[in-house]
Amino acid sequence: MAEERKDNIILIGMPGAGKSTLGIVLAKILNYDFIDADLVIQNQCDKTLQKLIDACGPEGFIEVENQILKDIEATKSIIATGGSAVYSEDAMNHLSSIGRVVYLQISFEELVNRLHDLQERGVVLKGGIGMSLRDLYDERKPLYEQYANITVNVDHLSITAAARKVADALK
Ligand SMILES: Nc1ncnc2c1ncn2[C@@H]1O[C@H](COP(=O)(O)OP(=O)(O)O)[C@@H](O)[C@H]1O
Ligand SMILES: O=C(O)C1=C[C@@H](OP(=O)(O)O)[C@@H](O)[C@H](O)C1
Ligand SMILES: [Mg+2]
Repeated sequence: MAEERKDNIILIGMPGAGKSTLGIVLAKILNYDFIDADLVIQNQCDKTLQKLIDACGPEGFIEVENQILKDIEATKSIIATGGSAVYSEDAMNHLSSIGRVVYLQISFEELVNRLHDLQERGVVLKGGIGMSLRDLYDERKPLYEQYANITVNVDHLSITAAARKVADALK
């Protein structure tokens, strides 16, 4: 089997870190394609993410996300994952095999600033709807750290400044 190319850039991080918005700016800076994994999921399931989460529950959604992400094929693309992708080991192993994984890191305070309404944004709360943002942050932080090849802190940066910082970190 031909060796897989590793020329993609995979963005991981908390919901609201800027993976989707920064990703497209980064794609323009680097002359890459852009794929938002959330849109691939919506498209394949023909449902909005929130409807999918409501219909399947957190564990069911994670399974759907895993099945779809582990088969994503791309070259020279920025792939913005959903914040819950790191719960899926197969998906993350596959994504790591086709690209460099960049963790867009934000502090807990920044997460609070950016995410006012968790449910409206469609966030997977494994611990149920009683789960606090603090619980979510603490549960996920080690997972993002585990899969990151490169970590870029984007607190207090505009989307463009953050995209430039990521581009520099990739040099
Ligand atoms: N660097 C930033 N500074 C300020 N707001 C940001 C920044 N990055 C993203 N946002 C805002 O946060 C929200 C979530 O961004 P989004 O790209 O959807 O994040 P993600 O895909 O990581 O969940 C959007 O309203 C976006 O405008
Ligand atoms: O963090 C999460 O649990 C989720 C984040 C969403 O994507 P963003 O990280 O792009 O907001 C989306 O994948 C899904 O609804 C679950
Ligand atoms: Mg997104």
